[in-house]
Amino acid sequence: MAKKLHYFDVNGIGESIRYILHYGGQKFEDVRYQISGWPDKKVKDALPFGQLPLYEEGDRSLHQSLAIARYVASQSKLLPNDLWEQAVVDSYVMTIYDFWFTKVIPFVKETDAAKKATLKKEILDESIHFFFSRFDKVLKEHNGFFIGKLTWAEFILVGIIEAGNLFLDYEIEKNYPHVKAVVQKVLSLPGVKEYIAKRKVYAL
Ligand SMILES: N[C@@H](CCC(=O)N[C@@H](CS)C(=O)NCC(=O)O)C(=O)O
Repeated sequence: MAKKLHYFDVNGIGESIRYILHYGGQKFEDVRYQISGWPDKKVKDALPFGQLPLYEEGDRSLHQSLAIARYVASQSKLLPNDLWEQAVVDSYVMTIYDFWFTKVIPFVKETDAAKKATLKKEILDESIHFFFSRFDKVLKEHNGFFIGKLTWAEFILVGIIEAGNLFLDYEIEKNYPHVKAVVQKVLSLPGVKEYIAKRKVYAL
């Protein structure tokens, strides 16, 4: 069945989905939209909730990045079989998104320069440490992975770190050795590594 991932031509919350698809060797059409000039009213109005990413498989479509990532992860064998383990992985993924949507995105969206600087300072001085010291501890205690083996949670972590670093002009993982190791691990996985070697460096 034909697979298509629709997202902007940036890393954002779409790149980890691309990584998961490439890791699993899944053939898909990587449909990209330019941010400059967005909203393209015709495209936006056709989206179920006006936002990207959107995933299509045959004549079915799915929105919400985590629902998409989890689904394609199951096809890339990155979803544990055990239901408890699935829930634990979900809990880490949702926590990674808490960092993204409650800390990074308000900073990205802020248009007042002084307020934006304050938000950035809070992220660099407090939020990164709050979230990433905890991620680092969990990874350390579980053999370098959230639950002791590679799952889609590591992909989501790396996607958010990369996108966050681009927005913040920072290296979120620098003080967290186990997080840093996960970044290196995921980026050098088969499928992911080859994709990265070919992709362009995004400005965002
Ligand atoms: N909760 C949604 C959020 C989707 C979202 O925020 N999409 C952004 C790009 S990262 C978007 O489509 N922005 C353009 C718009 O809202 O018009 C998800 O995880 O998929």
